[in-house]
Amino acid sequence: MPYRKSSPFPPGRRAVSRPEDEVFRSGTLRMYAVTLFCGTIRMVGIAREVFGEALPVAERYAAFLADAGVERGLIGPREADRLWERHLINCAVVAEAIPADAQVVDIGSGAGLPGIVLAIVRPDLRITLLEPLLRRTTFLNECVEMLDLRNVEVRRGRAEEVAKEFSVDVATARAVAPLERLAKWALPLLRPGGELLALKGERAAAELAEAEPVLQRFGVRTTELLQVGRGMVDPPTTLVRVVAGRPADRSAAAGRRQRAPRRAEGSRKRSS
Ligand SMILES: C[S@@+](CC[C@H](N)C(=O)[O-])C[C@H]1O[C@@H](n2cnc3c(N)ncnc32)[C@H](O)[C@@H]1O
Repeated sequence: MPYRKSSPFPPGRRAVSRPEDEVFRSGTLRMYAVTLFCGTIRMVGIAREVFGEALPVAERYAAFLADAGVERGLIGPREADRLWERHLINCAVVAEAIPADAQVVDIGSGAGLPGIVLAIVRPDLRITLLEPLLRRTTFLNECVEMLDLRNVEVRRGRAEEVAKEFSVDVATARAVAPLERLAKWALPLLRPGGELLALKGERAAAELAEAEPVLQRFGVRTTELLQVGRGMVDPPTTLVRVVAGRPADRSAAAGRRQRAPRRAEGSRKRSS
C-alpha cells in the first residue's frame, strides 16, 4: 500500500499494532463502557426508589435544569451530566430528616435545590422557596407552574429581612452561607423547636464549631451532624441540624450576652 503524505506515521510504522495494545485498548474501553452503563443503571434504580411515582415529575425538572437552567446560568454546564447524583438525589434524601406535614422554608433556593426536589418527593410538605434574585425567582415560578407543584410558593427576599413573616417547622439551605451567618438568618424564621437543616460538605463539623458562639447567643436547644442517603449517594449527604429554642430561651440568651460586657466594665472600674 503506497504511503500517503497525510498519514502521521512513516512508512512501515502505520500497520504495526501490537496485539496486547489492542487488547488493552479495547479492554479499557469495554470496562469504561460497562462502568458507565452500570453506573447509569444503578442511578436509575436509586432515582426510582427515591422518587417513586413522582419520578416523571423529577425527570421533567431535571430536563428543565439541564436546558433552561444551564442556558440562563443558574447551574454550571458541567453539572448537566451529574444532575441526578450530585443534585436531585443528593437533595431528595434530605426528606428523611423532615417530619410529616412540616412547613418548610428553603433559604437561597437558587434553581430550586433542595426546595423543588423536596416538594416533588414529599407532597405533604408546604414549602416556601426564598430567593432574593429576580432571575432566579422567575425560573422557580416557571418550575412550579410547569411541574404543577401545589405545595410550593416562591417568595422573593433576603432571609434576614423577612423574619416577621415566618414561623416554620424547618428551614433548609444548601450552598448559601457559612453556618455562622446562615444560623443568624434562619433561626428567626423558625418556630420554637423548629429545625435548621443545612446541607454541608466536608467542613460541616468545623463550621458547627465556628458557629457555636452565635448558636449559644440564639439559645438553640441542640445541634447535631447527620448523614442521610447512605447507599444512595456517595458520599452521603451531610446535614447540620440546629434545633431552635423557645423565644424565652432566645431572649434569656440575648440578655446574658448583653449583661456580660457590663460586668466586665464594672470589674475594670473596681480595679482602677
Ligand atoms: C450558590 S447559590 C445556591 C443555590 C441552591 N441552594 C443550590 O444549592 O444550588 C446561593 C443562593 O443563595 C441566595 N442568597 C444569597 N444571599 C441570600 C440571603 N440573604 N437570603 C436568601 N438567599 C440568599 C443567592 O441568591 C443564591 O441563589
